[in-house]
Amino acid sequence: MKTVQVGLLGLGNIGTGTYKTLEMNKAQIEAAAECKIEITKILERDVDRERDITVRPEQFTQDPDSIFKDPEIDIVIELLGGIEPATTFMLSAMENGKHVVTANKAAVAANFDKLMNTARENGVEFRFEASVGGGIPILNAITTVLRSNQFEEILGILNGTTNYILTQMTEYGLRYEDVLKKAQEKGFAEADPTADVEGIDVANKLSILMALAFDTYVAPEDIPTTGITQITRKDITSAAVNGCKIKLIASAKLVDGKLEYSVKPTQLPNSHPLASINNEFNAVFVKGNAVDELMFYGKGAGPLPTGSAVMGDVLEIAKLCGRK
Ligand SMILES: NC(=O)C1=CN([C@@H]2O[C@H](COP(=O)(O)OP(=O)(O)OC[C@H]3O[C@@H](n4cnc5c(N)ncnc54)[C@H](OP(=O)(O)O)[C@@H]3O)[C@@H](O)[C@H]2O)C=CC1
Ligand SMILES: N[C@@H](CC=O)C(=O)O
Repeated sequence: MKTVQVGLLGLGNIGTGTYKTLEMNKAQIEAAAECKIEITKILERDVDRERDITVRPEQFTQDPDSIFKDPEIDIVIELLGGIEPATTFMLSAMENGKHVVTANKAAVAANFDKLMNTARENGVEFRFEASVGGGIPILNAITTVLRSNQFEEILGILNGTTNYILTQMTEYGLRYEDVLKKAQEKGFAEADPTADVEGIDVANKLSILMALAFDTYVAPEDIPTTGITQITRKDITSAAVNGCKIKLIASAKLVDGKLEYSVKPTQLPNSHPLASINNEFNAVFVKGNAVDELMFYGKGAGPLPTGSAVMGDVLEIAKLCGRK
């Protein structure tokens, strides 16, 4: 059986969750991919951090080119976070004939066309399922089995950190600052949580969803965006008195043929399906002109749910590599 070799950029929260997913389910993943899959090189600054996975010292490198220029490596997984150097690294990997998998919504949303075109020009796969909705296979669904639809609306809770914060403030009356700290400890939040709480992370995800579902690229900074930093316990209590919950909602809708979109905290009646989505769970409502209404639900953040999506992309590409 062929061995597909993988280079991993970043062994933080999600890098470790991805590595662990492969360790936990290796036999099953390799049987499905019909090849062996080995993470042979890892770009990471901190090689001594306690990680609860088995990594050999010789797997670590500080030189990204030793991954991009290694003829044995088929797939590069980018899990560094941030727009740069992540984008440059992904482009370099593609230009060196490597397939690329990432969870990095900031980089994908900022450079969508460039990354897609470079992958096409170099005949490599570029997959980013984990960039939207963590473990929820929403991108796969809208680009494969739902592709026969014209999409009319996408509405969702797309950020685990802010949904966790709002849930804990609503259900237990906890303080914003304390809950944000817990979300960071649990590995839900971005390295700089400003992107989460200001709604920027959701705007990145909505930008990716719109590019794929509506074939319309809107830069994240052009999406009207409000985060949750101004939401107080008083706002939450007032909403509760009116039988409502406050949720950070991403919305994209075709109105008279024109795409309208926004990210903002929204009061939803308790009976609304999205009002019952709690903690780090995400949910995406999709309406297509043939399929009608669909709901996708699952963990939108955290090392293993996200690792599941990353490894799913790797598995699909490895299947193709294994056949060559
Ligand atoms: N957290 C989550 O639930 C989810 C995260 N994502 C995305 O996954 C990606 C990774 O996130 P996460 O794992 O939480 O982030 P972390 O900050 O935990 O991990 C990134 C790792 O990469 C290392 N790193 C960064 N830049 C370099 C570099 N130039 N050279 C070598 N090592 C580097 C960091 O080292 P150091 O610590 O020294 O900077 C760190 O160990 C992000 O794009 C994020 O948006 C997607 C879905 C869910
Ligand atoms: N920080 C993000 C991680 C997943 O995309 C979130 O909280 O949803």
